[in-house]
Amino acid sequence: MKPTEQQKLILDYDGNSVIIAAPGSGKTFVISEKIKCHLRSLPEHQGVIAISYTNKASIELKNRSLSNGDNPKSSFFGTIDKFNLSEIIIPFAKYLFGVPSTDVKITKITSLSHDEIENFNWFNRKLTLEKISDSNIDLLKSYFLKGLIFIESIGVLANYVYTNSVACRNYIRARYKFIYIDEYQDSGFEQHQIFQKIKLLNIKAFAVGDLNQSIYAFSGKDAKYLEELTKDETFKYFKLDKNHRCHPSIINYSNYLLNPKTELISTENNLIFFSRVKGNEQAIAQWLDQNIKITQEAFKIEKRNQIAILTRTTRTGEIINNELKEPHKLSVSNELDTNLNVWSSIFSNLLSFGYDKNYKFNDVIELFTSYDNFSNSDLQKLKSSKEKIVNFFSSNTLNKEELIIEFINVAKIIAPNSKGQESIDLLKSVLENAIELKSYEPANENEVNILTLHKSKGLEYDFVFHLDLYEWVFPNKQPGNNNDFNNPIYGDWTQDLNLHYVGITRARKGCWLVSSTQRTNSEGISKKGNDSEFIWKDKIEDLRFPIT
Ligand SMILES: Nc1ncnc2c1ncn2[C@@H]1O[C@H](COP(=O)(O)OP(=O)(O)OP(=O)(O)O)[C@@H](O)[C@H]1O
Repeated sequence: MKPTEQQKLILDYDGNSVIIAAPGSGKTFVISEKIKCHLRSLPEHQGVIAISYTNKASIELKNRSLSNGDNPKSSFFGTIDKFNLSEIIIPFAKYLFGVPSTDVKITKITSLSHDEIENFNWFNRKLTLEKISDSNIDLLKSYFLKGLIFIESIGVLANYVYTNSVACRNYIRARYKFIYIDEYQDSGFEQHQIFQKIKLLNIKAFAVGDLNQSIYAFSGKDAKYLEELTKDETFKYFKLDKNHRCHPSIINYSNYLLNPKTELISTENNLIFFSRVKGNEQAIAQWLDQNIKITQEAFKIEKRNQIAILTRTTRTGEIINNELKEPHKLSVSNELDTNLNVWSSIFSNLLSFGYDKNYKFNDVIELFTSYDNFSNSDLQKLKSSKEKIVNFFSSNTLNKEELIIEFINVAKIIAPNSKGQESIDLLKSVLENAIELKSYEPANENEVNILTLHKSKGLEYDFVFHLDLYEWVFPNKQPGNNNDFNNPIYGDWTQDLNLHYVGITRARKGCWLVSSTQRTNSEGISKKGNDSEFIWKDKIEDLRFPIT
């Protein structure tokens, strides 16, 4: 692929950069090209820090950055939580706090007893270090010494350790020369702080994101940090605004949604459709059964897994999954994937390796440690485990007991000090849940994907069916004071609009927006379904294909 002029400017610039990238503008392409270039300039003992939003996105970025057979050298590819834990807290907190009495476990503040939770009333995710008292730090320290780190406090703890440990900063300075953070619009306060502090070590810093794709405000993330960087004179500000993915009418529609004054590109066809299906979600499934085939032919879509059905709620995904006759695959998240204990992460990656041919065993291992760290006997054991795991997944019935034993064997070699019963229990629970388990398999070529809008971030499909476009649901709103339906209160209009934008811009060739005359609410009660405000916003219907 030849870089465009805009992409070339970024590739040629060598200083701190902030890159605001529209959907489909090739940001993953640009970051991976830059990383390739940096890796070639570094000696073996140095590397880049490349932080992505999910493990899956990290593996994708790593694979693309090493696609020419490049050596990762001493680089870090992973999520911010993993970076904070493995590069800052675990190796250096013990020098400030003392050595934990037992193996460290990652848990939630909310899992503590009611009385203990009371001690965390001071805690919120936007606390600056300066505002945290010594006694609050002592509280975190006391739990650390008992072997507990709280997910909610990983950012603040990492910030504290980084700021107070000279050894930690020296280590980061000696090992890393570049830091990349992708999806910066979904950064939290602590991530923003650490990024800026690392930059002060003369490590070149690159922040990449899209202000309009910020969709995680509900968990304390905020696009304002990315916006701040665009005004920071120590960063050069680049824009990637040419969308290489979507049909011009999809670009027009999505841009108009955010800004009705947007300049429209000329196009012969509007390939955004809207239908209000008569009936409820069951009727939508029947409607999809009729329209998937027609769409596939009309849009010359070679494989059905290039079609996605995106939902706002997991519940709608499950209903469609139960009702749809066309071959399909529902992807859902599970607790094993989101749990931060090292063994959970190992198990989750081993499941991906077992089901998905794109995952290599080495990738799973190297996410946690380098191969050079293993003795010959451990390498032999890993090799034998790999063969056994491959056999488990190629046999007709999955031998779950044997699989658990083998996964534990691998975890014991990779991370002997992180043993966690919680991870083993979560693995067992996934193995008992057919839908969660199937989520590890990529959709085969014949299966339409069903997933939530949140999960679709960073992905692309030929065609998208976008469901759940109901008033009250999306954008979310609640009746005002005293159950006043005439003065409703929106949950977060902008975040919901961004999520709608993310959904539409996953589509290359066309997108069908769908509502229905009935909908089922969270209590399973059937309600009248009115169209979402987004469907008629600023006369946007003029940019749709004219059907009734
Ligand atoms: N210079 C280019 N020439 C042709 N196609 C390109 C170019 N750059 C990117 N593309 C294509 O555009 C699509 C989007 O690229 P990429 O996945 O890197 O985008 P992105 O900016 O990460 O997207 P998003 O933020 O929406 O997830 C891909 O199919 C990619 O191959």
